[in-house]
Amino acid sequence: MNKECPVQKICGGCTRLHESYEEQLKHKHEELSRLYPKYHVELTIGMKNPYHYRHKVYAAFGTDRNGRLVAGMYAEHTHRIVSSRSCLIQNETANLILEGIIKIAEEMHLPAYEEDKERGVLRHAYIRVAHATGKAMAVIVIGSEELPGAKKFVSLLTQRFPEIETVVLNYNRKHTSMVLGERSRVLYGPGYLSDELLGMKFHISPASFYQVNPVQTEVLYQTAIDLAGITRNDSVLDACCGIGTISLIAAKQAKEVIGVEISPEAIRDAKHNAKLNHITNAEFYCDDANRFLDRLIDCPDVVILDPPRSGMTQGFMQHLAEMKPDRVVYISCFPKTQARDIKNLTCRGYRVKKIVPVDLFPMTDHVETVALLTLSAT
Ligand SMILES: C[S@@+](CC[C@H](N)C(=O)[O-])C[C@H]1O[C@@H](n2cnc3c(N)ncnc32)[C@H](O)[C@@H]1O
Repeated sequence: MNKECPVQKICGGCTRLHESYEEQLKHKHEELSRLYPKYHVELTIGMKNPYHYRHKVYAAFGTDRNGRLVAGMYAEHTHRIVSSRSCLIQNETANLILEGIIKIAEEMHLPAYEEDKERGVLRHAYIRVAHATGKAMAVIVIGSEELPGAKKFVSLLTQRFPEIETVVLNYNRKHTSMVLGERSRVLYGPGYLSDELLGMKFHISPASFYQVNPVQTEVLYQTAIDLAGITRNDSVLDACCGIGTISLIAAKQAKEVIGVEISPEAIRDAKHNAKLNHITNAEFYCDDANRFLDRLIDCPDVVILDPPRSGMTQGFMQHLAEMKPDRVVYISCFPKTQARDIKNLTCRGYRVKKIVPVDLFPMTDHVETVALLTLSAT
C-alpha cells in the first residue's frame, strides 16, 4: 500500500502514486518496450525505498488569502502555490529547512515578491541536500535589490539548521519562469555544496546540474560505465558532462577523458572536481556539445551522451556516426528524443546492444534510460 499525499491531485507531480511501486516499475518497462519494439528492454532498476529521494527542492513564495507568506510548488498549470511541507518524494531535511525559511521570513516580516507589481522581496527558495553528508545548500532568490536583514536571516537559519553548509543569495528581477537569475552573492560558507558519488567527491555550485536522486544516480552511472566497458586503452568523450561526474568516474579506468558542457558554472565545477579527486587524465571544455565534434582531432573510442530532454541535434548524431566511435552510451531522461537519436545511429550502421531503464523518479511517469550502441556485431 502506498503512502498518501494530501496535495497529490493539486500538485500533479506524482502521477503514479496510485500504483504499487512494482506496478510503476513494470509500467515504465512496458512503455519503453513499446517505444523500442525491435529491441529487448531490461527490467527497470528500482529503489529499495522510493520515498523522499529528491535531494533538490524548489519552492516559490506567495501570499495566501489571509495575507500570510506561503512557499511551495505551483499547482498544476496555475500560479497557485501549494505547500510542499508533506511532499512524499522530497528529502525530509530539505522540507524542514524550507519550513524554517518561511518561519524566519515571517518573523522578519519579509514579503513575497510580486512579479506583476515588481514589489516585495522573496521569490524562490532552493535547497539541495548532500547524499553523503546530509549537509545542505540554501539558495534564496529575491526580486528586490537586496535581502533586508540578510545577516540576521543567515544567522537564524544556520543556528536552527546547523547542517546548512552554505547560503547563497540570488538576484532575479526578470519576468521569467526561470528560478535562478544570473547574479549571486555568497552569504555564508563556500558557495557550493560538497557531495560524494561512487567514492568520488564533487562540489556543486547553485547553477550547475546535478541529478536529484543521488541513490539511483550511483546505479545509473555504474550501469553506464559498465555498459561502456572502458579500459585503460580507451579515450572517452562525455558530451553534456555537467560538473564532470561521469567523466571523472570514467577517467579512473580510461586512458583519457574529454568532457564538454554548455554551462560555464558547471565546467568550472568540473575542473575543480578533477583536482579534488586528483584526476589528471580528464579535460573539460565549455562549448555546445552539438558543435564540439568539429574540434576533435581523433575519434574517441567511447562516447557518452547525457543531454537535456531535447536530446542531441540530428547534425550531431550524423557527425557522430560518421566519426565511428566503437561504443556509444546514451543516457536520457526523455525516452522519445533518445529513441529518435538512437534511430539516427542505427540507420548508419550502429547496433543497439542493451537498453536499461533506471528509476530515478519513483511515483512519477519519468525514468532514466541507458542504451549501449556499438559498431561491432559481437
Ligand atoms: C541531463 S544533464 C547531465 C549532466 C551530467 N552528465 C550529470 O549526470 O550530472 C544535461 C547537461 O547538459 C548540459 N547542456 C544542455 N545543452 C547543452 C549543449 N548544447 N551542449 C553541451 N551541454 C549542454 C546542461 O547544462 C546539463 O548540465
